[in-house]
Amino acid sequence: MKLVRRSLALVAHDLKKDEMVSFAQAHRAILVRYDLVATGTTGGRVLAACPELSLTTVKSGPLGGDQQIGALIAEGQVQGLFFFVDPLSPMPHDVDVKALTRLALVYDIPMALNAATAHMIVGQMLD
Ligand SMILES: O=C(CO)COP(=O)(O)O
Repeated sequence: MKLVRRSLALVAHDLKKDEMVSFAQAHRAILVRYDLVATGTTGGRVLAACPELSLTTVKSGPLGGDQQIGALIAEGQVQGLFFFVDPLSPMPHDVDVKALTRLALVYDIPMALNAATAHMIVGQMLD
């Protein structure tokens, strides 16, 4: 039997990246059991803080990374989305942000849009 590890996506807007790094550090013992995919800058920050994680990066969000992660969700390759959204800054790629969250809804995967929700979800991932 082939065991396929489940995959989670990590994405954070610039003003939320420190929160994402703190989140990954706090839950590294759980996250290490998953294959992680992250947008470029977010992934670089998380890997620098938690080098033991199995983390692949795609392009930076504004350069198509959000769409790449959306495609992975549509293909059933990502089973959870942790997307720390900055609600106070205008984004040049706002349509990509909306498309990514929409696909997480379409495919009904767990989605945390802020740190508080992310901590609650990870708290349910202890088994
Ligand atoms: O812009 C983003 C999400 O919309 C995140 O992209 P980066 O992780 O490359 O900054």
